[in-house]
Amino acid sequence: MHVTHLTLHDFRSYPTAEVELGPGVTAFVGRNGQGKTNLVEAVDYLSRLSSHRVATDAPLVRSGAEQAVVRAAVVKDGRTAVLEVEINPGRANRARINRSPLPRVRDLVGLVRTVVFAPDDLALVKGDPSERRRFLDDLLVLRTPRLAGVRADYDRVLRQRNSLLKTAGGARRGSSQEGALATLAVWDDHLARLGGELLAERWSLVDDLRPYIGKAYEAVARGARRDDAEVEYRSSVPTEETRPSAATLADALLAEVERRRGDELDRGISLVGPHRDDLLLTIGHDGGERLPVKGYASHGESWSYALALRLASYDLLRADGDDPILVLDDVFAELDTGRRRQLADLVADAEQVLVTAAVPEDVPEALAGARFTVADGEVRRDD
Ligand SMILES: Nc1ncnc2c1ncn2[C@@H]1O[C@H](COP(=O)(O)OP(=O)(O)OP(=O)(O)O)[C@@H](O)[C@H]1O
Repeated sequence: MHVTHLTLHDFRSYPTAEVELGPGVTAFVGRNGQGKTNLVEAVDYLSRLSSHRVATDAPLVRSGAEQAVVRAAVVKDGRTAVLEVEINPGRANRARINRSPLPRVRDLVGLVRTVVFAPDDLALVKGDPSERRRFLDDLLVLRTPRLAGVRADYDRVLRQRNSLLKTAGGARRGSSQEGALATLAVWDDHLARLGGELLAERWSLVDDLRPYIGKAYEAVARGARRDDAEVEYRSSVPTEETRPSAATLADALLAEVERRRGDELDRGISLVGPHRDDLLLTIGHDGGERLPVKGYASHGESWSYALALRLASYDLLRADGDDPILVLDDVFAELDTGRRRQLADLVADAEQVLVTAAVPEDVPEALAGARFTVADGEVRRDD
């Protein structure tokens, strides 16, 4: 798929912007703070209805404006659709396809699929488990948009359950605690059902991703072998099975919640479920033992791993049948010459690649294509 036209109204720094795009590589070049990332962030927002830079919508709306609009004409399998989202912080967002409103804004998710490489990607390997959980869940939702609902429902149940645990834990033994515990049992069931579904999906996603990660790491890290990069899903829900079903995981989650009831009441938080899990990343070295990336890998190895995770996502989405849009946001300035060239060669044949860079020299030769200069709020095509 690729975007042929992007329109912004009051999105980030842009009162309005109209950009004509084509398949192949497009680079946005300009000094810092001119609005290059804002453009690609808009395309990414259409894909996932969230930004790779911020957790809430408010910063996406131009300061002083009430709402932002992102509209894109997207070509997929030779057919064009115009997707639009209206971002209304504090109120419901709205979405349209070919100007017809969608019943739920969430129905837009996954119609545009992006894979974004950004300087913050190092946090995927060096950061908290929450970074890796988000990586998995974002990818899950792009592959299976229905899971956006499961993920949102799980987060809601978790919040409710945590607040109930605090109440029940704080209540003196007696009737008020008994009442809270009875209500808790209902939330345990919700947690187990939604958590089991999310866990089963994550588990199979990790299985699907594994070969692509090894292949991508081999391609990006000099001298690496395919089996050097390994990933393993580490769950707070014990299971013996290699690819457990949602029902098995829901039962195991419920049993574990019951086992840890005392701890949960003491601490007032949910200690079991997908929100406590991690994706363990390890690297093997010639003949040596495998080591976790976090805490052990060099800076260069960590970058290779982060790039491999993104490239693997790209390859997996591509294998599902449609080329996602690749966004390389200011990433080349972070990489040494070898990795730069490697990455550029690997992505050069993607259907659409959007690159941002502060200076033209940061765009590798393999990614020659259309070029725009971004300066003073204007996006101008170089000719
Ligand atoms: N909601 C907003 N309202 C107005 N301006 C905003 C808003 N959000 C961000 N900006 C402005 O947008 C600019 C940042 O744009 P962007 O992140 O696209 O820069 P960039 O060209 O990618 O820069 P760099 O090369 O430093 O990454 C900053 O000047 C910032 O103040």
